[in-house]
Amino acid sequence: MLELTIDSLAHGGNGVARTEGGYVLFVAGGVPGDRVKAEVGKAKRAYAEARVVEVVEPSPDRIAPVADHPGAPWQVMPYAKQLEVKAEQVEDALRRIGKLDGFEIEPIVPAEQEWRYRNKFEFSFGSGPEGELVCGFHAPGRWNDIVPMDDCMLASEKVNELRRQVLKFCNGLMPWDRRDQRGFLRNLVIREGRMTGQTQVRLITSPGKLDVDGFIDAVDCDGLWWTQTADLGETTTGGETTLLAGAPQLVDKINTLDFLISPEAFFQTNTEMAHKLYDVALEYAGLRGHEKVFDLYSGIGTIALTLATRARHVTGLEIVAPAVADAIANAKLNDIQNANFYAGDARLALRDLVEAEGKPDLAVIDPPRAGLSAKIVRRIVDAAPSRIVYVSCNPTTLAPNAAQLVEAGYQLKKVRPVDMFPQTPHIECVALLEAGPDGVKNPDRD
Ligand SMILES: C[S@@+](CC[C@H](N)C(=O)[O-])C[C@H]1O[C@@H](n2cnc3c(N)ncnc32)[C@H](O)[C@@H]1O
Repeated sequence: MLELTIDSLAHGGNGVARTEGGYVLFVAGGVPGDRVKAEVGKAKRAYAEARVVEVVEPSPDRIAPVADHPGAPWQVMPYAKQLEVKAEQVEDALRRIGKLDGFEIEPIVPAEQEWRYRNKFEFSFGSGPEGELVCGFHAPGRWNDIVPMDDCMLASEKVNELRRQVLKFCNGLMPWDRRDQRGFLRNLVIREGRMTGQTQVRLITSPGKLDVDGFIDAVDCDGLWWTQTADLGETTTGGETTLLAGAPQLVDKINTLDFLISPEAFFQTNTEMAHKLYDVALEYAGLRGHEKVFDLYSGIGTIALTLATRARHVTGLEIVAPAVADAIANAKLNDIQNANFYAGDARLALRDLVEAEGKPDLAVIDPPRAGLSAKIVRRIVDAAPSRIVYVSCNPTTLAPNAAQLVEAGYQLKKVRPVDMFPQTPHIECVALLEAGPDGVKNPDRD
């Protein structure tokens, strides 16, 4: 156990402290200004991980938590402070990791709701202290323990009620034991159409028997699914998925557009803020109507269809086939005729896309947290869009990607952070890059 002072917050959300000798510790649960007693976990030569066991002297910024919630670690700071740290972290990633300058950081867009804003939850089943069935989230750092949750403060009352209905129905069934890798009940995925009030429920189990009629009667939702998987890992993807009752897709709305969402497809988890995020993307796109646009990592077509009414043509590229089918259906649903969508891996398909459709004027890029590989960045440079709007959920991967684009001749113009995830360290941002006066070219060929 060490007594430490927390100096700052690292990317990812942990507090940063240093011993007198300058050794760095990343301390889970620490707020800058706290004096804490911390238990040290994994230790490496350059740094160690630790966890707050006791706050000896609280930081002036520390506030009492609202809810016992492992998914809301930053609730111990006022929301204004969370926003300040997030804006600083975006700037820090670009300057320090990307070694970039000459760009404008615009004021962060705050979230509309500080609590109960999420539209999707992946709960886990487990056993409580008395051996009772529980359905909640993994306890921080403890992969086998599930924290039961009656009122999840990131969820609407409707979602909480659905979780209670499923839990009541499942009483008596065996939860998955992550140590023994045995048991039946694994996860519960609940999605809510925040603008339509629709709900989608998917139970994930090991292969086995389920009282399907009883399950349908017990759960009051618009689409009920059952996935059976023999996978030993903790995952909600894969397996065999069957629609038990209701509609195969959830319907939600962003701005004036309607979207069908299949269970396997990505949809921004904060619907109200997705509207604001796409408004920033639209503004940065600066479309005048003549442009050919590529939307790489297009999901169910939300950004592509938001831009389509202002562009000549939009093409989406996405790896998850049901999401591509949703995107095609969504274009039809919204009567948008100048958008098409392809299923493919952006790493492999971009060259073919340029051959089939010609070079784009604008590329919108919205990859997963891992960002883009150096190779895909080179493919984007080969496609030579004069503008790039990069929507990122991880500034530490945006930074090296933006640096590579700058090296190829783009200029990073501006970045606007958007807070989609209050009470958590996660931060979204939109960056605008424009081709410089000498054009763009990969410095080295592959
Ligand atoms: C952050 S989401 C963005 C989706 C969409 N732009 C939106 O706002 O809803 C990233 C998307 O990239 C897709 N994806 C992941 N890897 C991919 C790849 N190698 N090629 C194409 N799409 C990929 C995911 O399935 C997901 O739909």
